[in-house]
Amino acid sequence: MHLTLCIYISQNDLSPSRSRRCDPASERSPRSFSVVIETKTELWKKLVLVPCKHCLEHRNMPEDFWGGYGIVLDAGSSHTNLYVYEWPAEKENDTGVVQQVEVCKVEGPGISGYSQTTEKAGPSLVQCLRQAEGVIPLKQHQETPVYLGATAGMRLLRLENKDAAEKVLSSVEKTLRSAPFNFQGARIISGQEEGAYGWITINYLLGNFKQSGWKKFLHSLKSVSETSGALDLGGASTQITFVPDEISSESPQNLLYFRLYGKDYRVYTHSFLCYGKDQALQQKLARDLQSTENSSLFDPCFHQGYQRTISVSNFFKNPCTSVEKKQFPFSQLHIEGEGNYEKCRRNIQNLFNKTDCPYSSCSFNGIYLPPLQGDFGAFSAFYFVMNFLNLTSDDPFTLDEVASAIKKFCARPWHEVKLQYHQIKEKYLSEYCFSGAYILSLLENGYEFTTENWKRIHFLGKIGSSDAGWTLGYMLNLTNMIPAEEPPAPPLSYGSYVGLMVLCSLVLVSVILLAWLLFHKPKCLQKGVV
Ligand SMILES: Nc1ccn([C@@H]2O[C@H](COP(=O)(O)OP(=O)(O)OP(=O)(O)O)[C@@H](O)[C@H]2O)c(=O)n1
Ligand SMILES: [Ca+2]
Repeated sequence: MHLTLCIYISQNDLSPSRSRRCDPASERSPRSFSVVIETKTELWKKLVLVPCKHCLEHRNMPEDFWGGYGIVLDAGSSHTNLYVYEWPAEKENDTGVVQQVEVCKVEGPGISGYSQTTEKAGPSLVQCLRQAEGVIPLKQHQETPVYLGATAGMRLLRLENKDAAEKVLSSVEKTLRSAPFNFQGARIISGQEEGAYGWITINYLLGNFKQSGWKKFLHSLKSVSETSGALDLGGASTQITFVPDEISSESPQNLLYFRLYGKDYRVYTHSFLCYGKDQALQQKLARDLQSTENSSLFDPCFHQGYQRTISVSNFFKNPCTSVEKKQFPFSQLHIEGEGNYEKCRRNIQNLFNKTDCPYSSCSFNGIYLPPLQGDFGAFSAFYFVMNFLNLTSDDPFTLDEVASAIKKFCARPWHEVKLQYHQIKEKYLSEYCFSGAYILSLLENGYEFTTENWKRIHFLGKIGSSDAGWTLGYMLNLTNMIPAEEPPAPPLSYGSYVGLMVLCSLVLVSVILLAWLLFHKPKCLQKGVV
């Protein structure tokens, strides 16, 4: 008989954390088996072994053992991801306790890709919802909230075709309502929300919100909040969010105020629609097209030997490129790669208008940006691209090293790149040269990161077991899991209590011994006795 054990390791009785997922292949195992081992040295450390069948039912577990679950679907422009989060019972207000236990990548395009076949948007999510059903205990399905947040792809579709965007949302709502979970809404979130929730996610996971002991004391001496900024790069939009050193009220639409765990945060955020890496490429091609006389175009951002054909008529339907629309005497454009990093950088630079700034300082396109402050976590496509280029090691690369690595990669002929990375989707692979150059342009020219503060950018995919992104922050906010005020300090833990008792006993015994020695001086301590 096939029997696979799921192992759960718990730091204490109430906060188990899943160390291994159920193997669906073995969930049919009919044997029931449950063991609880308490080690003698660490009384509070428990190891629980349950066969996979019971991972779904948890029959032998106390009612409150597993806490809660929540599901968030990130309906991005390029694809949809479903995340399952889990938190231990009664601990949901602690910081860092909610963890991602599952991620499912939905097959096919992002939901905005269903603009012509809107009724198919919802059914595309079914497979991942089934996967979530297998992860969350049956008993808890009904009370598990499920949220869907759509980002820039749907923002663009709403601009282009409002009716189609509404139909897509109705279709996904219908599917989510038919799942056995507690449907809480499917909506297009704003760019500001995307930035803010990304910032909340990474600082929650890094444990930056709630400080205890000496850390709290140290931070109370400093005026600035020790939070990390957040840089998110998607397919259609990009966000920058951080707590600036000093806040000017020049551009109130870029400021957000939060009170979290008893502390006030004044956060700057901006979302650039059309500056996600796919739309940035579209914008670049639309500009290049303006100066093209015939139907072929040499592109320095693609590898030498790479070729691609695009349809010119569909190209300008997109709100990110429609301003560049004009009539062309050809319907297909043939693109041929040149693999020239410097030329590519110059080409991309045109996307960032640095001429007009109505504020004391700007990023680009006349958007206010206060001076950069602190460390930044850069995730989503920032991470995918830098990780592919092997530029995310713990010992950070300098800006020059990063630039020369991308330059080297861009100079490689396409047939060689394709041969080496045959397992990677051609759509991704063909664009890593452009994406690398675009990331440097955005960070260096757009936000004005320099050689000095470049090392403050940390490219990260996950923090612990959770993906960096806006979804966790979104769920924490909507389920009220981040309190405005600091929850009262918990009573002493069992370990600290035992330690304190032992210390008190030792002090008491020492005092008694000392007193006894003082008052009943034993003969050996009396003068004259050797
Ligand atoms: N291994 C991967 C995975 C994704 N991508 C690219 O990364 C971008 C998507 O990043 P993502 O953060 O998933 O964007 P979305 O959420 O889909 O877009 P948005 O946030 O703008 O709605 C796309 O260009 C996709 O082609 C990549 O280059 N390599
Ligand atoms: Ca995204």
